[in-house]
Amino acid sequence: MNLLDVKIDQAGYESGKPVINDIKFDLNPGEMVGVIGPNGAGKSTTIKTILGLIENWKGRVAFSEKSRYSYIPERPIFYDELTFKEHIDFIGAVEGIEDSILEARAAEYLKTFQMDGHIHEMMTTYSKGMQQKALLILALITKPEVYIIDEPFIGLDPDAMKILLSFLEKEQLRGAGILMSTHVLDTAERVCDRFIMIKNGQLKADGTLTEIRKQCSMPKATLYECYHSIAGEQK
Ligand SMILES: Nc1ncnc2c1ncn2[C@@H]1O[C@H](COP(=O)(O)OP(=O)(O)OP(=O)(O)O)[C@@H](O)[C@H]1O
Repeated sequence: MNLLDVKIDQAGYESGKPVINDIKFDLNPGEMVGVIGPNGAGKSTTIKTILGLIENWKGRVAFSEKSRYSYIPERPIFYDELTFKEHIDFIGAVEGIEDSILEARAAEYLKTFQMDGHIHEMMTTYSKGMQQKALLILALITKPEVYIIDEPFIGLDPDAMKILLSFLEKEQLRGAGILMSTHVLDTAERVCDRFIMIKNGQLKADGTLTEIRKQCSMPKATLYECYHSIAGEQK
């Protein structure tokens, strides 16, 4: 059973002016799928359509029954008037997580991400990377079946990135699926099981690195080289 089935015929910001067309893919338990493509290609629009944030669209987006998702946006969104601890408690209440479980989960993530000394501070006072870490912790705490992450690596220091990848790997082993858009292709090549390459609002290639290499006729290429071969094409 797929965690998520996506078949977007078209989607855009104004009626009759689609910016993405014919984007089809699925996400299975335990998989990490990377959404890659140049600036303005339609990655965020694809994610927003999946999340139901786009009004003008046609197609079908189906999460499996009972699957819950966490979305981590590219630009952190949070409540200006709440401390990080209050955000954690709020998420725990909304998700109905028992206090002791919430505390145990939070403690592990806070310690590992070295955020335990900052939980009583307002998130508005955090640096960009700290805000990103805080949002990731809030998502991890809920243990969803699906993670949808828009560019997780920008802003994270190398240690935080390593920590995030190891937590995501644990989540995959638990059966969670991860859909992640990123420009950090060397990391994506290392950690993603499959890729969706979007250019000019269309799916230009998809599959494992081996399958993408075949689609580019570059049998030994890196993901970066395949990306350039596809992104550089005129059409
Ligand atoms: N809020 C918006 N209103 C109108 N057009 C938009 C809006 N957001 C994006 N677009 C347009 O939709 C197209 C796809 O943009 P999108 O943000 O999906 O690209 P992206 O692949 O996520 O790019 P990036 O790598 O720069 O984040 C672009 O032409 C962009 O100008």
